[in-house]
Amino acid sequence: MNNQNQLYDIGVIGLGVMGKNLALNIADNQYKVAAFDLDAHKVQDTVQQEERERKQYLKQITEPRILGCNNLSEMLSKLEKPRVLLLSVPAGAPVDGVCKSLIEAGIESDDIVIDTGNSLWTDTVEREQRYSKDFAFFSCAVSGGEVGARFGPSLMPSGSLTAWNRIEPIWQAIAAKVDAKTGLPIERFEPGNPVIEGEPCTTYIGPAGSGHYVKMVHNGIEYADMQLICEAYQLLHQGLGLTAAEVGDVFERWNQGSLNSYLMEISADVLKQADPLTGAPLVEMILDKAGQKGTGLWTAVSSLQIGCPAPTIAEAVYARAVSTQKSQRQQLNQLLSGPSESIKVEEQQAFINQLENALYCAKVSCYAQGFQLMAMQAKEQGWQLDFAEIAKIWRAGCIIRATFLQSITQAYQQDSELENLLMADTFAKGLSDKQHDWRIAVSTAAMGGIPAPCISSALAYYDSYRSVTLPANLLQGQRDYFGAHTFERTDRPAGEKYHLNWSSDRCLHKV
Ligand SMILES: NC(=O)C1=CN([C@@H]2O[C@H](COP(=O)(O)OP(=O)(O)OC[C@H]3O[C@@H](n4cnc5c(N)ncnc54)[C@H](OP(=O)(O)O)[C@@H]3O)[C@@H](O)[C@H]2O)C=CC1
Ligand SMILES: O=C(CO)[C@H](O)[C@H](O)COP(=O)(O)O
Repeated sequence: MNNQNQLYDIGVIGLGVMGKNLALNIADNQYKVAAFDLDAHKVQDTVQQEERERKQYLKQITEPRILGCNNLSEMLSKLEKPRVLLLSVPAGAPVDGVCKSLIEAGIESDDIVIDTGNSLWTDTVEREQRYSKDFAFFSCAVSGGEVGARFGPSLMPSGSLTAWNRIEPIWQAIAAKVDAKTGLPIERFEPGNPVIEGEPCTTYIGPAGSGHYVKMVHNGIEYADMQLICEAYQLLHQGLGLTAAEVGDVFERWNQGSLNSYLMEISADVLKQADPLTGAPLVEMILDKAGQKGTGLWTAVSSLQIGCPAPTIAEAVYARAVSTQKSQRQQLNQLLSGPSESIKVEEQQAFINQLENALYCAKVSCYAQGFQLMAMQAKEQGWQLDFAEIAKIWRAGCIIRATFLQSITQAYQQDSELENLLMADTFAKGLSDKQHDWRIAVSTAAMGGIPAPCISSALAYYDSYRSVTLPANLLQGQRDYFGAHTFERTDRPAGEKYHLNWSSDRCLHKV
């Protein structure tokens, strides 16, 4: 029988895809959960799922581990003080809506409210200030989707250290785990039997906003990584004429090597799935218009704002945008010509191998962009981000988990001040060895008229950073010509500005 006076360890507000699964994960780790959603059906559904799983997998436990609450006042009355509340509601206004309702319901100043949604990092910074008199606003970005939330996500907490110390044991328990020796995920997808061994994929990221910034960049990398795989699919399918299932086989093989990742694994699975309605490959029945909720866009905007190149992430956002303009693409298909025949390759298998190397290089390039962006923002904000730890907590649980995150971890362990991942020996050598294949992939795509914006922009990033001289000298000349914007000279100290009187005597002046 349920004990009416029992106090619960944590309240979960918002029982959608993520909230419900986080609640079940927390309950599996021996913490008692009080749960609430505006939609009473979702509360009921969560409580019923806990009951089903408990009866099936945990016969010795008779008491419900999740209490469904009818409102926030009831939830507050059922929680151990100081209270810990986890929000899993859509980013933006709903977060403030719940905070306001919690204040009305009587939340206290030493209670902790943790926003686990994909909030904009600057909103998080503001919220910590705004609610400081009412409660401790903490944030913890989560990655891993539905399954990750249920059986072990990657967690990126940031904000007050006092709050972190209070919740750390729960976070370590529910996070995904990695084998410390191999760096590989330890996975078990069994209700009632969570993974308790291994290194937890959570670490304190830094002051308010930093965790959401890191998650935002994680998602930017996710966008780029997904688009890279999609470009490889189009090259193999439309270019080489492989069927969807054959491309799935190629991806399965790639997933055994240096491209091993969750995204590669699920892409192979998607490509091999038949449509239950028609029997055709499902992927060919899915409309080619990509959705987005904003985190990739925020990453691209942030990179532009702070002047840190992340072209592959930006291209991935544009690729989603152009995909949505289907009718314009259909019209232009009738107007614009391209190559008369698609990809021409001497030997199919050789091209598949070259494309594998190209994808590896492009992937390293886009991770380099993401890590460089975090480093520049950290400098601007005065955050001490530990990139070895960030790479470590992305090795399992999150959507971009991949074996090569172990190499990124090691690169930052060897040099925590690494300015750019491309400077790490392992990546510099790998890319130098494979860059020729990357160029073949890009030129083959261009000659075949198949768009490969991310594979190409990643190569442009690589080539830009290995260029001692860029044509910015001419650009400075242009700026000085039309706007007297001045330029520095190669033979004079840095910072000395010059202007040429382009429209009159063409004399040079030191400004
Ligand atoms: N889905 C994913 O893979 C991931 C999502 N996220 C982020 O996690 C957050 C939650 O995502 P997700 O679970 O997918 O979203 P869902 O829309 O599935 O769930 C959100 C839930 O919050 C409820 N809700 C909204 N406002 C309130 C409120 N004021 N009080 C109580 N409940 C409320 C909604 O109820 P109702 O439907 O009735 O409005 C809904 O049940 C988002 O910020 C998302 O970006 C992060 C990582 C991965
Ligand atoms: O945060 C996530 C994974 O890490 C979410 O799945 C996110 O919603 C994905 O972004 P989008 O919907 O824009 O593709």
